[in-house]
Amino acid sequence: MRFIIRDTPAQVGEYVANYIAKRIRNFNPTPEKKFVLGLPTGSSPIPTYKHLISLVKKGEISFKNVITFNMDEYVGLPEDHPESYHTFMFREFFSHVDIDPQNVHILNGNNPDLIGECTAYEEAIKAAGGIDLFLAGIGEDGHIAFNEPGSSLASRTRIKTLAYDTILANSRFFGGDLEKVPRMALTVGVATVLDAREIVVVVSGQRKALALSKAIEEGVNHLTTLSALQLHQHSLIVADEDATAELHVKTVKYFKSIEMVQDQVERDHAELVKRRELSGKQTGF
Ligand SMILES: N[C@@H]1[C@@H](O)[C@H](O)[C@@H](COP(=O)(O)O)O[C@@H]1O
Repeated sequence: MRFIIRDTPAQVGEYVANYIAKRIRNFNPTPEKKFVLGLPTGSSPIPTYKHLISLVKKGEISFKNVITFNMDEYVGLPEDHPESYHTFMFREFFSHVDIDPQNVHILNGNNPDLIGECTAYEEAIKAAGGIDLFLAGIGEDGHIAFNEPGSSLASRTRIKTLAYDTILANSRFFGGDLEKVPRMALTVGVATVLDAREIVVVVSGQRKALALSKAIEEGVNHLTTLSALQLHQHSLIVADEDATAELHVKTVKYFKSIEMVQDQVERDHAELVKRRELSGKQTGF
């Protein structure tokens, strides 16, 4: 697991957006071979979306050949409700980039056959060739998508009852009225996320600090489903300083030192490539 720390949520967003942009560019997606991106909602990924939008506007990346799958959606909330994840995604991201709406997938929490909806979602991910990069946020209780504490780490897309803590946390989007927060959601499972070829998680704010420390410093545990990331070969967490409040100083220093060494290695490599190119030019090769 890689862990990167930035001072502010805006810097986290910039780092993650540049990271995703680089992945999409290197993949070089075409209409025949599209890049498959998993996406979250919530306040944490908004700075990432903002920066991605600015990269698209500057012409630095395009979402024309990108397929997306969102992590979750409330059950029973009308699709055009201001707090539905459909509305959120189009308001915060999709309407501002060049993605083909046909390539957007979001679970339908109003399908009369919710189980069928979940099975079809897993099938659609498979048919798209699997997810290349799953971007995620986390809940205060350490959940990933809506995989609340106690979710099976082998879970797949399904109906989930929300934990009281999550209803409480998300009531801020419903005018603070607990009664208005849906009690159920459709969510990709922990195993659905782990199947992605790469996972990137954005974490910001002190209210996520305890969950982050449990996920990074303790063992894999179904009570903090984010900790399942420890089982993935290619995962990255990017957090702001506030979110590191509960981590050991030693942990923070350790991961900062890794980033420092990595930067040094990359600089040395770039220098070497430049010198080789130069000497190739001088010798005519
Ligand atoms: N299902 C979503 C999660 O996918 C998201 O990570 C979490 C955190 O939201 P925020 O970033 O607003 O704290 O909210 C909801 O519970």
